Amino acid sequence: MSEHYDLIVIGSGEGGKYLAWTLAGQGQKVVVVERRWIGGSCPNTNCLPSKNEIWSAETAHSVRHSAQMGIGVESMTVDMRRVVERKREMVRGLIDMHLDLFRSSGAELAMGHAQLTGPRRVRVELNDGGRRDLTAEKIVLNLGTSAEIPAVPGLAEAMPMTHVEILELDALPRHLLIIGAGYVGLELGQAYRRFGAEVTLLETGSQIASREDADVSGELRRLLEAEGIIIHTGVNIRSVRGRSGDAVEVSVANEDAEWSIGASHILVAAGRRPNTRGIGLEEAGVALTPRGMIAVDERLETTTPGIWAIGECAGSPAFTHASLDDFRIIRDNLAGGNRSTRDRLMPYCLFTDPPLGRTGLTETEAKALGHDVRVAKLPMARVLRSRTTGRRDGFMKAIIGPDDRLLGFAMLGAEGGEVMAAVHVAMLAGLPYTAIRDAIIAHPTNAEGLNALFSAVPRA
Ligand SMILES: Cc1cc2nc3c(=O)[nH]c(=O)nc-3n(C[C@H](O)[C@H](O)[C@H](O)COP(=O)(O)OP(=O)(O)OC[C@H]3O[C@@H](n4cnc5c(N)ncnc54)[C@H](O)[C@@H]3O)c2cc1C
Ligand SMILES: NC(=O)c1ccc[n+]([C@@H]2O[C@H](COP(=O)([O-])OP(=O)(O)OC[C@H]3O[C@@H](n4cnc5c(N)ncnc54)[C@H](O)[C@@H]3O)[C@@H](O)[C@H]2O)c1
Repeated sequence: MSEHYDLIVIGSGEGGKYLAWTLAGQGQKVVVVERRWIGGSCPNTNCLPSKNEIWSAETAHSVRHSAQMGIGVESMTVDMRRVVERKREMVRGLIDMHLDLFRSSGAELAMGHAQLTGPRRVRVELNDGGRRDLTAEKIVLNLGTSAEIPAVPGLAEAMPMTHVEILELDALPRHLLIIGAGYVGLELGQAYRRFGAEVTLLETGSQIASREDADVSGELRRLLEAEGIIIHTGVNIRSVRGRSGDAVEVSVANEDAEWSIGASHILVAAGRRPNTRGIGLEEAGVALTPRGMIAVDERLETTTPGIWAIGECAGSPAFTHASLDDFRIIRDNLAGGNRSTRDRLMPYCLFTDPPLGRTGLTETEAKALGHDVRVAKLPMARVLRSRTTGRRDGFMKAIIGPDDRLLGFAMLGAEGGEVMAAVHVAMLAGLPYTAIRDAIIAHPTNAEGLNALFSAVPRA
């Protein structure tokens, strides 16, 4: 016997759970099938747990440097068990919050592994035993991604950590070797350095934070190296010996040399692979892209009518706020609207210290698109707020088009993510840069630096 629903959501990630709560709240019969993480990866293993532990690391850094502020601290310890427990307390609270939202919206949550058995049919192997066969008018796939483990000889056998395991590690690694200097590697690498570990970052690309302009990436590298992080870019990892958590020996090479690095732990932070294998997508007529993502159109519709995909598995930018916006698109289109993913302005924040807030195009991207750009830069040391806090590292950078429109903004500096949001909203509103240049901004905030930044835009 199969049970019929208006909507089945597979995976309880950001966009899927919001769609479930919204449609259930409108009286539709909705079930979300989740195999492990209630609320998806953001509250359980990804954004919020990482930012929680990164905050502990920032606290350690502040205490270590408190004498500069005139505050004496006799001695300091880093208790990784307490760091991890604080994170677990937060996650427990978030799960309770999600369960309340399922209850109050009327959306059902079924814990188990879902598999498509036809275009509108789903089989669930329940986590506590048994099986359910479900049918639905609409199916939404919000499957997420998992850490990619590069095919390096000996790496899988070394049992490296991913972000999931390192955020549960309640002892400090002696020497953490990180494969990949992207978001995960940079954020967690700095955090573990501040907890007190030796940290080495290995990156195949020619720079860290590969999608950023060279000046942004270069300044971030300088700041991380000043904290004692060893960074190798342009390297290939040839092989790994030993076991992470015990001792490992990693053989690396660049154009000129080959050498080996010993470490105690390995963290793999080398990108993501979609959770799309072996769950009946092809049998249900849902096509995949060559990278294994679910092929969707601009309305997030798959190749099978009645099936949509949301978030990272659909190839949307790998951010929680992108998954949330995917929900808005499907919600509005189901109500007769015509929204699409085209030309979305997708901001993001890299949670290093100082953080990097970014929106729009980089200078490199703008030039590659043929824009005739003007660039303004302002060192954070020129922002008066930084004189009060001592947080003077980094700079702001704006990319301006010939018609005075804002094409992009980057701020590597204290509160970069928060200041970026102001520029992001101005871009959404289509304001010329002169509107921010001439705006009254509260003194002394970091955002006040925007006045000076936009006053430095060269004449067209
Ligand atoms: C360490 C780390 C830190 C990050 N920090 C940030 C950040 O600060 N800000 C930000 O915007 N983004 C961040 N991200 C990215 C962000 O976490 C994701 O882009 C976001 O969670 C969106 O995920 P999603 O909606 O695509 O799916 P997810 O939230 O991953 O949900 C997919 C769900 O589907 C379930 N599932 C999969 N297959 C099945 C199946 N067959 N049956 C049942 N259930 C299934 C999974 O268990 C999972 O719960 C971070 C990522 C990492 C790895
Ligand atoms: N603050 C945030 O918003 C945040 C934080 C963490 C993650 N995320 C999201 O999660 C996604 C995944 O993060 P990530 O750090 O795993 O991926 P990433 O794509 O950001 O970085 C992976 C890096 O690993 C390198 N790499 C790949 N294979 C390698 C190898 N064999 N040896 C050495 N280097 C190798 C790549 O060149 C790349 O620079 C990001 O793209 C981002 O969208 C966001």
